[in-house]
Amino acid sequence: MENVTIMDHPLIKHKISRLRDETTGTNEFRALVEEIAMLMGYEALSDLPTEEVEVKTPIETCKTPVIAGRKLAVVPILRAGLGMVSGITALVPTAKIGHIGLYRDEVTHEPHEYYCKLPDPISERLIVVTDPMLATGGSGVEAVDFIKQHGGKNIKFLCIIAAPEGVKRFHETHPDVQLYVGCLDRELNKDAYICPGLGDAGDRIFGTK
Ligand SMILES: O=P(O)(O)OC[C@H]1O[C@H](OP(=O)(O)OP(=O)(O)O)[C@H](O)[C@@H]1O
Ligand SMILES: O=c1cc[nH]c(=O)[nH]1
Ligand SMILES: [Mg+2]
Repeated sequence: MENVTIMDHPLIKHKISRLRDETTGTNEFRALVEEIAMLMGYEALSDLPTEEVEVKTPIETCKTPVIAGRKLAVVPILRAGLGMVSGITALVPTAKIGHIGLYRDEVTHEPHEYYCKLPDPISERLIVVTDPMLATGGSGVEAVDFIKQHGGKNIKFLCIIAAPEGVKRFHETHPDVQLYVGCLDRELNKDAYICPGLGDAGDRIFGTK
């Protein structure tokens, strides 16, 4: 599928396996989510444009590349997406941060919006949306709908674990958005949880039940 990248790096694989383990506690879980986001961000930002600037080293003056004009916005889907933000801002500290609050109804599994605040104007920025889980795809699709309604055009979506159903729905709805997936899991269960997955990402990051 064009615009869908499944990560294939042993460090990401190892860290995702640690995330899955039900005995992994909140501290380690949070650190792992941040590290995986950084590794995935490194890959997702590999096409950032650069421009040459002049720098004087202790030896001589040279032309050397720096990240060019394009500004970055990181937009986590609350709550769980928050856990990935620091991994991206470690790479690009000047990034602005927007927030989209969505929760999934436990019965219908439909996403409900409760908050949206994006850097303005969003249209000029490269937007990296973060959410560890892409299950039915409903939350991811709705978040990107909001961003596009606000004028966002250049969007990448980073999720750590996805179900095939979610990838299909997301890609069919937003084929222009580059989707990066840490690991593609088997399927959804009847409660729309990802199998084998890691359980409820938000609860595991924030230590709630
Ligand atoms: O693809 P979907 O079927 O929409 O499911 C994925 C969504 O579910 C989780 O959020 P949740 O509703 O648990 O909110 P939380 O982050 O506040 O826990 C997860 O972080 C995604 O946002
Ligand atoms: O498996 C899942 C599905 C949705 N949200 C989660 O946190 N985990
Ligand atoms: Mg949750």
